[in-house]
Amino acid sequence: MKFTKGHGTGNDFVIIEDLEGTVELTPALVAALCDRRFGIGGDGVLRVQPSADPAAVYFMDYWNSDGSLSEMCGNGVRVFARYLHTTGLAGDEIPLSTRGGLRTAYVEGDLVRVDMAAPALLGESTAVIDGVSYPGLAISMGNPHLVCDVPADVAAAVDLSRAPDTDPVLFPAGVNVEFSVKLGEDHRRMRVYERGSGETMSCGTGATAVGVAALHTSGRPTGTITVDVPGGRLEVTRDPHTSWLAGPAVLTYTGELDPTTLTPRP
Ligand SMILES: N[C@@H](CCC[C@H](N)C(=O)O)C(=O)O
Repeated sequence: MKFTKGHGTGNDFVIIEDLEGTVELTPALVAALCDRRFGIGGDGVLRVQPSADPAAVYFMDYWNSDGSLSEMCGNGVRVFARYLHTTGLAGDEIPLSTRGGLRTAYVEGDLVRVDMAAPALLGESTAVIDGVSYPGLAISMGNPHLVCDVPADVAAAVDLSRAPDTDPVLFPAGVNVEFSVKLGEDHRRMRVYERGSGETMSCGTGATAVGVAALHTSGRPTGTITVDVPGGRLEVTRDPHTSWLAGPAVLTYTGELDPTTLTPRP
């Protein structure tokens, strides 16, 4: 199995090109590939498949590192676009199908910008960690998010080694939880607990949700918010029609492995 490794602000992925549909991807194989000691290591797998939607040539088959599926991955789309562009499979403007619908990525030098579609604001909810309740705003970016505004010392100290408790009625399939710190009117810093992957260095849909929440909370229908994540910086823009995510996307290496040599973690 040939693979490429890439990341967007430290949110890292194993990319597998499977245009003939010959790779048998299972939850167990994805978890083994993503294991940082027993496999390649990654926050998820991006499989390149042909799109069933005629509006796109390629489908981003996204898997979390625990082998679960998600509707969308914002950094994944950016890294996926970088892969298609670098390998000559696509040009600068790349419509892609995802489980969450069509997204278009634009390769602009070192940056990849994505039309993330209009967010859906789902109301207030809470995340609970160690008995402490953090109020937040539920937002769908195709996948579910809960953005909790907290002071800087709380964001630094909060334990994200396991999933925060959240409302199973509002989030029956789980949720990604962002802890957002206001650094300035148009500037936020965040930490994230990703459903299916744990704490990661960045989350593109999460950063977009943080930017959308920041604009919503300050009563602005449009604007641009800089979002700092542990792995770098992203820029989120909301216009009257849609939302945008921009930031670096990098391919780091390629390799080949025999999946039968992968042993599951004891
Ligand atoms: N890292 C991603 C989000 C990946 C999916 C998420 N863990 C989920 O289960 O919804 C991003 O960059 O958006």
